[in-house]
Amino acid sequence: MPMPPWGPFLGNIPALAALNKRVPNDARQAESFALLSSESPGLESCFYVDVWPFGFPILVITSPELAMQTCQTHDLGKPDALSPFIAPTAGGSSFFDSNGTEWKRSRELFHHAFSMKASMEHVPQIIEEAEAYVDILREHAEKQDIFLLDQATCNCVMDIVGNVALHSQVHHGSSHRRVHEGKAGSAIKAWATIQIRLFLFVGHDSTAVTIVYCLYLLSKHPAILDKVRVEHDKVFGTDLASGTELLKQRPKLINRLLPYTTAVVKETLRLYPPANGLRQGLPNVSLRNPQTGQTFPTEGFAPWVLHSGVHRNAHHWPDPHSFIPDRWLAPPGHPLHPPAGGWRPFEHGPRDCIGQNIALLDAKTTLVMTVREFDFHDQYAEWDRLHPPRGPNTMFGERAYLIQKGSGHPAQGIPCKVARRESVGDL
Ligand code: HEM
Repeated sequence: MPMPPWGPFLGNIPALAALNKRVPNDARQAESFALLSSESPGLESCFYVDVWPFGFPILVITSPELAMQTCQTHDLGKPDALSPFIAPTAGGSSFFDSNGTEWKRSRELFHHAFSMKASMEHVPQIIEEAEAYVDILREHAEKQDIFLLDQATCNCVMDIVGNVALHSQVHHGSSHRRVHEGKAGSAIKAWATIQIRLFLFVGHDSTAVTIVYCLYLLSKHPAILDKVRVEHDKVFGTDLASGTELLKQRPKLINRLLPYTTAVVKETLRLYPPANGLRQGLPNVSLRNPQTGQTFPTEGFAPWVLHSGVHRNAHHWPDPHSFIPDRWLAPPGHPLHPPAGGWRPFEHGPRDCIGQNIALLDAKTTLVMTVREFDFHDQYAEWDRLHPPRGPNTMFGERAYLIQKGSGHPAQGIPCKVARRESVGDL
């Protein structure tokens, strides 16, 4: 069984405690497991973790093949251990943590509200909210102050995802008007409220964090930023105000004509995936490494598909820690072409993310409306001068490593300054 060093009394606890000393003390557990997998021969595809009594036994998965088997080949549900994390915020059992017919019924009910066609209807709303975000950035540019990019972005995306959630409730409500009356009606309302809270809980953070990391990574890679700006100028013209009008009139441009921007968002989600995939193992289900033929029983373990681990696996991705959007434009057969099943920020299979269309539309629209007007400059150096670190403060060589706060968030929220570009003029 592949696992970190193990002892009969404390299981893997001492080995993991030693690992945690080598990473920032607030780093997300998923990131330290991804690091462990990347530097430990024998643990590069998967490994078992036993931290009883502090947690349930897990099978950590870091290879595309085993991830595909876990979420796409086998019919594994969500583990009971998930509920205590989700239910208190959602206000009860939601379709994120339920299984069987209860989950299936909910998924079918919301399916249409999150289709690409329905998601496109939200673009005017997304543009409106992005305009409010731009106003906030302009105020910071005016004041030249240091602010937390994560917090500023999360506040705006809360509105967008909140509106999407309410809209999906309207769809649901109108097709079930009759059952909304009487006792059954109030039960349905209570159920719908839980699902809406769930959308807000799982949707708004991860979408905001994706936008934040896109802006951050672009600020660190000026040549890539230039290419994004050129693409936006080509599609929307160089006048920002009329570009926004064009976007309002032809929202489909977001999906049709921005291949490089799409590549940037995908590459950002590869390096900084805000979520992971968690399943419950079953007695008759084992995973199999296709290269070695070795099998891994899942009974008694929760298979945890570690997105950072799969996305940064050097056996499948060339130069895995570098930001290279061009991977997403490389044709099959090219060394940079992404490996099958290697990119899974939204997971795949029946339990994949129902909100992924909205999330991608939101991220791309926000980039179109911000990257040509603003230059972002992170202020980590100043932050570290004021708060000298007591231990390691980078992961994979990166200061804005992921910490756990609901979904993954950037360390210290990315202290940042923003400036309006001189070429933009007064808008
Ligand atoms: C960049 C943004 C997002 C990321 C990275 C993300 C990621 C994920 C992942 C990885 C899962 C599967 C979890 C698992 O397999 O255990 C998931 C499920 C889910 N997501 Fe998202 N998500 C995002 C945005 C959203 C949005 C905007 C919404 C709703 C408005 C949403 C609603 C959901 C729901 C309801 C599920 C459960 C689906 C089911 O079990 O059938 N997500 N998400």
